[in-house]
Amino acid sequence: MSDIIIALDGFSSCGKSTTARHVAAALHYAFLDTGAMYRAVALYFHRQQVNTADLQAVKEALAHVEITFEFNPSKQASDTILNGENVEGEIRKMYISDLVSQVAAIPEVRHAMVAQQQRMGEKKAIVMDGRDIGTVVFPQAELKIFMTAEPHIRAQRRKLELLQKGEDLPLEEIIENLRKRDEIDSNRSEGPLKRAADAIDLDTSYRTMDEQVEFVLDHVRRVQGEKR
Ligand SMILES: Nc1ncnc2c1ncn2[C@@H]1O[C@H](COP(=O)(O)OP(=O)(O)OP(=O)(O)O)[C@@H](O)[C@H]1O
Ligand SMILES: Nc1ccn([C@@H]2O[C@H](COP(=O)(O)O)[C@@H](O)[C@H]2O)c(=O)n1
Repeated sequence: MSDIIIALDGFSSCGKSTTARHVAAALHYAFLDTGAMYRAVALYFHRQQVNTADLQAVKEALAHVEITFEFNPSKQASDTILNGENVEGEIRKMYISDLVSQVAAIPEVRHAMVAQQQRMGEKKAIVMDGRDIGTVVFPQAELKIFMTAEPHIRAQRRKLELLQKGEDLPLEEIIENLRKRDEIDSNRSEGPLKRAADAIDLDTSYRTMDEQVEFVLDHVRRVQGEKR
């Protein structure tokens, strides 16, 4: 079977990362959660109090950001490492979710992250999830899926996830965070969240995780069959 690039894009909290992780495991492919990279940059900028309106300060800060991933056997998933520190727990907290889209809208930040993502995917055999994978990072990806889910379902799922991690937040706050991020992500000038014209739609609202993983795997088999 030939190796391909699988791009999963879509709105916040519709199941991209979890689906991508399972698809990658089933295919023995690499998995890259590009949102984790923007979250790590947002954490660094927050800690260093980088003035995001100052282009020079942004460039200097980016030069000090090194993002890597480390497999965590207990979770069977990779943790995000920022300059040698495991920040996986920290970047998932709500205060980072509240900051990340403003940071991710800065063109210099996007250029740096996209270049790293393209390097990580150059050998193919990778599942990458984000907002601009099928449009900017890998417009030549063999399979592009655009994921959606109804807003209240996305918010309920995220609430449950945060609760399991010890953050008990009002549903309204989560709904507002998802709405705001989607709005900023969809309207930025560089690499906006957009469905690629050749993407396949996947609404996860009333699907189980297994069903959405199988949906993607069915399309992988189809694409690989067509390449033979
Ligand atoms: N079909 C489903 N049924 C129930 N829960 C789901 C389903 N799909 C995803 N989830 C859960 O919804 C939450 C959000 O999923 P996930 O983090 O994969 O979304 P995402 O699109 O990557 O979000 P973000 O863009 O904010 O990182 C997770 O807790 C995940 O386990
Ligand atoms: N390709 C991407 C991926 C993410 N972002 C930005 O990061 C935020 C967090 O991403 P999650 O997937 O962890 O929710 C997201 O809201 C975007 O602002 C991006 O711009 N491009």
